[in-house]
Amino acid sequence: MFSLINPFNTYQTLCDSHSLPSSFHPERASSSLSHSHFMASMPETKKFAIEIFEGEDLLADSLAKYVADLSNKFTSERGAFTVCLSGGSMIEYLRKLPEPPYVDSIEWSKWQVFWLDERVVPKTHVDSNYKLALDGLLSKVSIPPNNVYAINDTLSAEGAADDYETRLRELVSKGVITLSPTSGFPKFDLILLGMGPDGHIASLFPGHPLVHENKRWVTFIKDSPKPPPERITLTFPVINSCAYAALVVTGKDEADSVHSVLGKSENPVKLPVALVSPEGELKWFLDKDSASKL
Ligand SMILES: O=C(O)C(O)[C@@H](O)[C@H](O)[C@H](O)COP(=O)(O)O
Repeated sequence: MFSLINPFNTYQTLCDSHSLPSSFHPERASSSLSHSHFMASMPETKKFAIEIFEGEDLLADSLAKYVADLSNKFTSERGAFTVCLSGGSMIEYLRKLPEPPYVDSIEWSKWQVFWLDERVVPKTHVDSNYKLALDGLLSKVSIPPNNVYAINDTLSAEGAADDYETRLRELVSKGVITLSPTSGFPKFDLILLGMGPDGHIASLFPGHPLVHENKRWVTFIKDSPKPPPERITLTFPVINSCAYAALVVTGKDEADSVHSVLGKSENPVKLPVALVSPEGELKWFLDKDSASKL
């Protein structure tokens, strides 16, 4: 694991237990962020990177480039790009995507858009993650409406979760979504995750039994500690089958949870965020505040 200062004036830590990144230059390594501060509870065998940004604007630029690069990779490799969006601040973090230069470099018609989790409210409701994404991103780019998979907002939480899983299964059978040969669960190209101050991701909250769901692809919650209470969510086996995952976390309120996963600790607490361990690559996008306890 190495700490680098990159051209964006951010600290980057690249971790790969198997191989050195080809771009690694020992002479450029910085001790500003000691590697001993990391890896308390991260799995040793998976690839992950951590980047800490001076400000949210730099983070948004880097995130847009990361998403655009993956979009280009997957659309050229297999003619489609399957992306799962989160609610919360994620659409705000993605605000540079519908702007030049990123907007013009992306083949939007190849995007297939899903939700990592969704609140069970009408699609026009201010709490709807679909509405958030529509207003902030989807209405500004040219993704075919049929490629955008919102939940059925006329159903109960249970019904909406069943319905979403059925639709994912149909898309697997049509080859739009691939299955992980390792886990047998759907393998999205990119999952974009936020994290709450309590260490939840998606609608998988600390101490809640849904964290241990290992059969369903999509499940539901009716007692979410974060309002609104009724939500549907992808499960950990799906999240951890993805090819790429970005965990975007900003703000001082998140610093303790970030530390509990990435910091040095004798008894690391297994928050839901600590269970994010994709088959592919995980990249953390942090700001100085969320990383302040590392
Ligand atoms: O719909 C939601 O509530 C989420 O998808 C949720 O998991 C969110 O990503 C985190 O709570 C982080 O939210 P912030 O980005 O607003 O901190």
